[in-house]
Amino acid sequence: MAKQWGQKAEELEITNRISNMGMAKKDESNSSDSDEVADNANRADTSLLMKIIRQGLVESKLDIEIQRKDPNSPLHSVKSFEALHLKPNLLKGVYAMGFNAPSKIQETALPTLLADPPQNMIAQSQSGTGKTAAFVLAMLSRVDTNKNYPQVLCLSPTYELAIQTGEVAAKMAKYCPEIKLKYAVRGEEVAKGTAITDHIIIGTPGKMLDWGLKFRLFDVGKIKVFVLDEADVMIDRQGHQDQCIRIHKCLPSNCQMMFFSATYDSAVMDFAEIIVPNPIIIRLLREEESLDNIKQYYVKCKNVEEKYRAICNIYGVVTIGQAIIFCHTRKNASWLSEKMSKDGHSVAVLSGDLTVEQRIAVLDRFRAGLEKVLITTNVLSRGIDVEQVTLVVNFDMPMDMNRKADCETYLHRIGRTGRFGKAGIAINLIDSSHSMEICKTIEAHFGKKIQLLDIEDADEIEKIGA
Ligand SMILES: Nc1ncnc2c1ncn2[C@@H]1O[C@H](COP(=O)(O)OP(=O)(O)OP(=O)(O)O)[C@@H](O)[C@H]1O
Repeated sequence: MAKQWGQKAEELEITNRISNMGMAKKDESNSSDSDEVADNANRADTSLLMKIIRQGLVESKLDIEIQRKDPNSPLHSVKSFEALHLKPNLLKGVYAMGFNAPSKIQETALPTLLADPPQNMIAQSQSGTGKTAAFVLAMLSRVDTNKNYPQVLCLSPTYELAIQTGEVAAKMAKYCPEIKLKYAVRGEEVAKGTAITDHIIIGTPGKMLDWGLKFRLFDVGKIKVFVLDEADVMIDRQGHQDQCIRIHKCLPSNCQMMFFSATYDSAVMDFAEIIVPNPIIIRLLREEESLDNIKQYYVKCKNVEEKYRAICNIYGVVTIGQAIIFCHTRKNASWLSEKMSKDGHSVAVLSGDLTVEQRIAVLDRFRAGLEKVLITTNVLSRGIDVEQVTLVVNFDMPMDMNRKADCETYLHRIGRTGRFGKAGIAINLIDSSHSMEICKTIEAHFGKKIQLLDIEDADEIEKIGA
């Protein structure tokens, strides 16, 4: 099995090098006119942003789907942390963090993660449902503190996410000072020739490769738990697949693999199933966004100036809680915000050129109602809830890399306005036959009418707010 995987990995590595070369070229060519490039969300950044602004656990009443590869493995769930038979000081740490009972993903995943013999797992559960706490608890439980060498590796896609995970581990291990933890991230140095004696290493793939394979500061062959956080980004071909493969190849065949992520696209899931032998796959079903409570309109505009006028007209007539306006590029977002600000509207802008801290600050102000309008791009299309938003405007229709209708992004953008039984309004500004085509495709895709709105007719506009 290991050999088979090794060969597969090598083949993939070569293919990836080639395709990455292609990618690099594409990126370079984009950089000259980056203003015109779609401003899309970076999944690792979005995840960090949500982690930081989230107040606590997202409780989910949704069902969990479990797929067992190993028919002999007993799979049960627990309703209390006691039932997991953790080391007493670890249990104390869990309670000290304010966790009274396991979350849904924890109650299902932990018995398997802690079972003997160890079981491999690929788990998917929405952001904020307690995945990090689940795998950190498993990592800490597996350490043998009588052995002074690394036994657990945990890889995250970015420096910030690795630090976040490390902080959870440090808190949970508060009463287990004998467990030693090390960060393999930029800025951390270990003198060449020194053997690392810490039990757990949490870090980013590049540094982990350097330490484990290049400088041999620890023996990858002695690792017994290998965790991939944000696994979809980690093993995506455009993510860190090459580096993860190289580390993964050196792991012993009995190493327990734990892959955790909020999403897996199907190609990534197929790949995960190749590299994780006999995994138990757990998926917490997602809460569906829906268009049921949303009135959808389109407005015909001749050009960008008319689009702008349409927004001002709607804004002048309808009493709106708060609005989010989506643009395709950063350039459009900043053009629109300057124009609206000049005309006396209080607007906020959130696009991909802001740091995570700046994005949090913008969102906090918007949540507090300090600005009524938030102009943004696809960096915000997923996952971030602002309850008071009643109007979503597509200044530019969502499209994919081939300039075709991106129905999924449309749903993510507007599917959050009409939640909890509240009514929402979505307005699509159409200024070309291409954007009209996108609008029609979206209408057909969801089977929900998008009505024409005459922006010059104040009575009609007034009706939409009613
Ligand atoms: N059993 C629990 N009881 C109470 N709070 C919990 C529990 N498990 C986790 N939490 C808290 O819930 C929040 C989300 O947990 P966690 O970060 O583990 O979720 P996640 O699924 O890993 O999210 P992400 O996908 O963003 O990484 C954190 O603030 C965490 O401290």
